[in-house]
Amino acid sequence: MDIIFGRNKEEHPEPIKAEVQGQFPAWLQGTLLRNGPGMHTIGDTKYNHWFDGLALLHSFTFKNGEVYYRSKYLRSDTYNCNIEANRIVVSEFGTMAYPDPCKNIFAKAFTYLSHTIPEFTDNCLINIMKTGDDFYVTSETNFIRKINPQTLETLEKVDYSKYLAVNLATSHPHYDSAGNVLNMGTSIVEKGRTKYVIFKIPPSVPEKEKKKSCFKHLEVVCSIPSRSLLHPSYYHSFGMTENYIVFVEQPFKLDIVKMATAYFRGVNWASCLSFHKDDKTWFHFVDKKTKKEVSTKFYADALVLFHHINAYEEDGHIVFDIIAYKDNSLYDMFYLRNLVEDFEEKNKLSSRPTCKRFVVPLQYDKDAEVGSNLVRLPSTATAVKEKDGSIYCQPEILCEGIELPRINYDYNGKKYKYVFATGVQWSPVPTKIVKFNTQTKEMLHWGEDHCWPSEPVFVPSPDAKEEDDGVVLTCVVMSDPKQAPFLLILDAKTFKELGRARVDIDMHLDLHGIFIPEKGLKTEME
Ligand SMILES: CC1=C(/C=C/C(C)=C/C=C/C(C)=C/C=O)C(C)(C)CCC1
Ligand SMILES: [Fe+2]
Repeated sequence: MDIIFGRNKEEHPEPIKAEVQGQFPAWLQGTLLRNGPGMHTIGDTKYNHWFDGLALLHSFTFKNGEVYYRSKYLRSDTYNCNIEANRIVVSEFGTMAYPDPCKNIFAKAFTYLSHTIPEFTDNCLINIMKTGDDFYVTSETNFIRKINPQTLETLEKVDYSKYLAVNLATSHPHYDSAGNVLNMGTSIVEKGRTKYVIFKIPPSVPEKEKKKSCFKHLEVVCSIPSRSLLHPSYYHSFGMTENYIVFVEQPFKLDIVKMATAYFRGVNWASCLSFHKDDKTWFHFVDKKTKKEVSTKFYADALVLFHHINAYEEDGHIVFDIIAYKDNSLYDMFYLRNLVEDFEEKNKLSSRPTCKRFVVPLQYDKDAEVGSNLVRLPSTATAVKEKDGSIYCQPEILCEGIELPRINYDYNGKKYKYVFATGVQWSPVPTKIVKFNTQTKEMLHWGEDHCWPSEPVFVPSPDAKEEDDGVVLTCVVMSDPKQAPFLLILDAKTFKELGRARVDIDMHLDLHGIFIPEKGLKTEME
């Protein structure tokens, strides 16, 4: 298994023509850009966790039925410092490192409770974000890096904390119909003021200010104080309906005192996260127009969530779908020591990913009796009025065993049917990709022996009328090293294979990606 998880991958910065089998639709012109960890050993040092690996970007470019592949390591400051020192000198999620004393750009970044937290990493290995015509790679710290989506070269480093009070920001932003980016971050640095900040980045800057960065025009939509000043919630994504931001304050929390002392104690950031199983999960809904939070207190039982799927409004309710767990065992499974031979047998999740639908009544009869269910939609989800006026929500279970969910993003914030996701059972590694109909609960699968597919990306066809008119792209790495990895294209309606493009290289397993239609790519001349 070391082959897939732990072994360093080579970069292939020059385009490699893939061997195409089957038919790629003529309208599919553009680039699938993906991100994930590719290097876990530097000199004699090795990262502990799969999420620590140095970011390796890769892309598949579709042009007139042909497919070209390339890959390149992100030249982050983290990458450069590590490579120069020939050892790990910058801390990541699961590995605390001690910097090179002579050359240290990762010296202390901020102090809290009179202790020091070293500057966070800019190894942005999780996702890709679009602002206007520009593309950035993202992680969960205050840094993002601009990249050239064609050559995969690394460009400027952006520090969110220069523009707003956040030390962490999600790697899963949303986009509204005007092209604004909406994202959330946490401010842990101001003593006594731990808060979550929702912010908006415009796609372009006013004409007279050309060349100035869109980050200078960033706007705070709303700040939500953390329920606990020393234990803000950890979150990997959030939801967005037409009018509201949906934020789940889960009892999987960061411990700020532990973070402030981690460096001296020689422990990693991951050990500063803990699941408080007896706490509640609080829901927050922020009206994007008024920038105010809905004042009713909505809560649910303790859960752990990484990915929101979609959220929408219906008849005075907010409906939102997430993939939830009963505990935080998922992050523990990705320690490289657990991803060894036979890990599928030995390293089982103690809680299966469950697709849950919460239905939250925003408008309800204020005179309703205590104990009554306020949900007026046909769903088994409930929202029960409590004595103190708060509302206790229990979900409808839509299905089990799916992760890395994607939708047709034209339906984000709207009532929708389809989730495209990877199929996972008790192991963290996907063996299938699935199409799930949230209304009929039907599920279609694609899977083959030795195949480990990645997060499926839906691309709508140019004349799409229905939600699933288009294709699904996924990158398949092989657990059998004798077989070459490939890009798979499925008809999104039938889930039947249209074709595959094989690239005979050692490809890395990745995390997330986006499809950039050809018209969205600036030409080299611009
Ligand atoms: C470096 C760093 C962090 C990194 C978190 C990462 C890298 C999370 C990756 C999550 C993924 C890949 C989830 C997939 O579902 C924290 C804990 C935010 C806090 C402090 C510094
Ligand atoms: Fe994610």
